[in-house]
Amino acid sequence: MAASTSSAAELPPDLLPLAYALLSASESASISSIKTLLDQGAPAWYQDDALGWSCLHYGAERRDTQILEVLLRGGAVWNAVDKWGRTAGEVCLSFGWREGWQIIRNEGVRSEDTTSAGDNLSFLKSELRWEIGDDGRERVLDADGNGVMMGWEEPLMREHVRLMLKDHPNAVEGQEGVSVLNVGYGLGIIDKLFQSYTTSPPALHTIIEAHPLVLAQMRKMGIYDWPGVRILEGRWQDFLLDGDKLGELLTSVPRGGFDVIFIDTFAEGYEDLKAFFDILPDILEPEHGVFSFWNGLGATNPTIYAVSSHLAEIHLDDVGLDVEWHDVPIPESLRSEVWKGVRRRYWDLPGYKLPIARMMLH
Ligand SMILES: C[S@@+](CC[C@H](N)C(=O)[O-])C[C@H]1O[C@@H](n2cnc3c(N)ncnc32)[C@H](O)[C@@H]1O
Repeated sequence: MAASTSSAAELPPDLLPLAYALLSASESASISSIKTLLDQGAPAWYQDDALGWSCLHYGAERRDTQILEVLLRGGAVWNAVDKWGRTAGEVCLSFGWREGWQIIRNEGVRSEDTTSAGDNLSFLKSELRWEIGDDGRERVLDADGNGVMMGWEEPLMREHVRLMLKDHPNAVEGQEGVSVLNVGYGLGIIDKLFQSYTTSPPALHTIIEAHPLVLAQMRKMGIYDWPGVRILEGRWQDFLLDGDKLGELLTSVPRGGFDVIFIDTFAEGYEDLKAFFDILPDILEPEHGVFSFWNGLGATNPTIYAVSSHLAEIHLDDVGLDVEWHDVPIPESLRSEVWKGVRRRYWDLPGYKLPIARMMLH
């Protein structure tokens, strides 16, 4: 989701002096000099070679809202990251300058510039390997060595299950049990937690999983034989965006919708998550239904994570769901030890924002 750094190689040589003049003006000159350079066509997206800083990073150090606004209007990139992965938003936060941070975050929300996390169809054809990481936990990696699912997330999955089920009337002891829809099996961490929920296991537990190697693993582990479990082999889009298949699926679900829905896929971006939000009113039981999702997009950077979470809240509101956020701290030991042998760290924040959403009451 972070914009990649843009450097001299991409800039026509005749623009280089203007680019450097804008960086320097953003650091110390007047607003009118900045405006003049922008009017002359200075490229506001440019990042210097030394730090990877853009004019917005330099402007953020000035703690002047007008400078940020002028730069953003002139084409500065809100989510450009420097050599340490920081946006101008983190520069604002480093001074405790919340107003500046909000200007940058709002620009992110306005532009909805949340690029796709990857190509889902090619991931679904790729090799996978299951292994035990240096932290002693199980993990699944894709062909490029990226973590598809990692055991360190177990405490977070546990918290998702606890918060989704704790107030649900059908999850209380002696009741029939909830109907669950989980999208994405991975290591089956959340599915095992649903099954072992203390007061009552799900009455109906539907899992949608698309990767053939994950499905083969599920067969081997006997997941198909769990009581009340139904496994739908394919992409969630195949089952939930096709009116006929959706109608057929819902006929077997009591109360016209699932009591609990969770989604955590891989190599999908914000647009996919939003498409999933759009179908929630058709598949979530309206009175007590609870929805949650793995809130992992943009989690390598605090400003981008805040933008992505805020967008999710706005879009859930658009489809009639209220979201509560639960802040879950992630211990430093979990964040630092688990990444050996993994190509790209997908998590770099001290806390997780856990969403719990319900239909708004009429
Ligand atoms: C991060 S893992 C899920 C981890 C799981 N929450 C757990 O607790 O272990 C993502 C899973 O989603 C599956 N997946 C990816 N794209 C999908 C799609 N479009 N539809 C269904 N499953 C998908 C992947 O094959 C993978 O098994």
